[in-house]
Amino acid sequence: MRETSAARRAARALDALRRGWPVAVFNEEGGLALLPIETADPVRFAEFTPDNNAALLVSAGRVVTLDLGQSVGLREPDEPILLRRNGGFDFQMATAIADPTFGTATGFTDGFAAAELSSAPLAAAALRLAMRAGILPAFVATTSGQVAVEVTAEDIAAYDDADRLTIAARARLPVAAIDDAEIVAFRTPEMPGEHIALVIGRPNGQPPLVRLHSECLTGDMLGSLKCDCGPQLHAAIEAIAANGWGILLYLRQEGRGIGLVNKLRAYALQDRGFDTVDANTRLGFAVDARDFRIAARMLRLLGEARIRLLTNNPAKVRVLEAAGITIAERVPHRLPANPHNARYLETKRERTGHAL
Ligand SMILES: Nc1nc2c(ncn2[C@@H]2O[C@H](COP(=O)(O)OP(=O)(O)OP(=O)(O)O)[C@@H](O)[C@H]2O)c(=O)[nH]1
Ligand SMILES: [Zn+2]
Repeated sequence: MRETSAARRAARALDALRRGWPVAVFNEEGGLALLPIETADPVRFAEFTPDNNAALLVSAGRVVTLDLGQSVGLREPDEPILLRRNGGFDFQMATAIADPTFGTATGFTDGFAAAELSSAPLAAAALRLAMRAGILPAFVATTSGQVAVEVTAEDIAAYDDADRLTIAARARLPVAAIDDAEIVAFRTPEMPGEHIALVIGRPNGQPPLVRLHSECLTGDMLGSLKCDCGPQLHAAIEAIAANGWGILLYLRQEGRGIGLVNKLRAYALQDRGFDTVDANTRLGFAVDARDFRIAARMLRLLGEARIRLLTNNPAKVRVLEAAGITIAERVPHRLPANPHNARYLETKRERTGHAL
């Protein structure tokens, strides 16, 4: 297990990004001073790049979307690209490159080029930290800018280490579907939210029926019809209760890991006609940024390494098995479509391999 001081440094850097403060990210191969574009302002931008020679560290998905990447070639949407431009960038242009709500009609012309990164893993860790902070994965990058906070790629990995999760509290929690349930909360000292398990019924000699549910504020709380999350959540609790024994894991992975604000940006792109996959990649994120090893850790802490899994998502099965959980059975978890989520479900079936 990685040390706490490392994860704390990452947590401090994450806070800095949320507040628009620059951070330095480094490893043994090099370092970058980074100002987050979303939370910066023109004054900080000017202070950070006094001689206007900074590059932008962005995701390949943005570069491809804006058609700036003649030299970029085929990349994963969340791969880091260091973008330079003859004449440099001003704040407005940096913002337009970072933020897809500006669309593609930004009138950019030539002069962009992808520069060599001293360390691609380091740059990828920086983009991941922005995602954890719930902001756009885009920075102004220099090798010399003034920074308040320093963090290493190793620190960021420690922050993400699922094995650092522990049980923080547990209590009886009768719920509408069944009286006999217990809630268990998991966290690390650094994480802002907590993951939850609802342990339903009592062990009966069979592997528990388990559902991994990723947080969806719009679907879980507001009854959004854009996805199937709310009905899936409640149907999962009902199914586990009917089975007599099982566990619902409520994972704080809003928006498939990109956070609520970024998910709402993806929804804004969907309003303009892009599907759920393209909306994520146009923002510069992976299609699915979740780490299901968190769920494996939670199951192990609950003493259940052999389960029946309620899901249509093959990635959940794959990652849990790789993390040492035996899936005795995959149980489909399908619910009827509505007119608003029919395309979303079709995209899941056709583009993300869901067995729907
Ligand atoms: N980025 C993004 N996230 C979305 C969108 N629609 C739903 N989500 C998120 O997707 C997650 C829901 O995933 P799950 O309920 O675990 O479903 P799944 O991965 O499709 O797999 P199943 O187990 O088969 O249901 C939640 O975190 C939602 O917030 C979207 O259009 N964009
Ligand atoms: Zn949802």
